[in-house]
Amino acid sequence: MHTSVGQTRLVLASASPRRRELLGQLGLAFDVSAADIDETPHQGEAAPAYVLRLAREKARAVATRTPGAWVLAADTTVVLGEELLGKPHDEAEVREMMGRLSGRTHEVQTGVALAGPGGEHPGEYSTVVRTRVTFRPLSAGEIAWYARTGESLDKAGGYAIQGKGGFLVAGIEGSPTNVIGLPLGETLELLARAGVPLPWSKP
Ligand SMILES: Cc1cn([C@H]2C[C@H](O)[C@@H](COP(=O)(O)OP(=O)(O)OP(=O)(O)O)O2)c(=O)[nH]c1=O
Repeated sequence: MHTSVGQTRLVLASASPRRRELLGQLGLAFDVSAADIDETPHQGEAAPAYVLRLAREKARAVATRTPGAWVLAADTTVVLGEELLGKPHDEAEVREMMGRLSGRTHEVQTGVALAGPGGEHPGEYSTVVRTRVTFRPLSAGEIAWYARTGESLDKAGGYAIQGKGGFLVAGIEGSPTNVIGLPLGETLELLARAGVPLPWSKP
């Protein structure tokens, strides 16, 4: 991927291949630079505050080392009742998560933040997008098979709606790209509000 939207450089602060692919679908030129931050939730932190804080911290971390660029970052978590489900550590945890999500509706929440050139006002352009996802009631065999696919371990909530995990899902309400890690419509709105030139903007 290569630099500059008009005269403005855009950097995606992410190591996620999904986010890179999704942002690429908008036809924007951008660079990628991963942010390495502590993703531990604060005591009692509500999900929307958590994903927003992490998105802002990722954007800010990369903005400090890329002066003059707009920096876009996101964080996605699965929220079941009051609980946050992050990335599972092993197959056993995937099975446990699938068992809990089975037959129920959860929310996927993504915080998106755009830090201004020079790193100033990192939270000025930010949003939280929420999508409701309902799982089919899953059999023990389906859960065991899915956990063995190995596609869960780097995904919040332990599943990939865009992958083999598509069969787990009975329905969704809201943005599909939000579930995969970057809500494209809302991201475009943030970029437009910030005045970042879009592919169809007049020069
Ligand atoms: C629920 C779900 C999550 N996911 C992914 C999106 C995110 O990449 C990941 C959640 O992890 P995040 O911590 O949001 O992101 P990341 O660690 O992959 O990348 P970075 O912080 O460098 O930007 O889960 C899917 O791809 N499909 C799904 O169906």
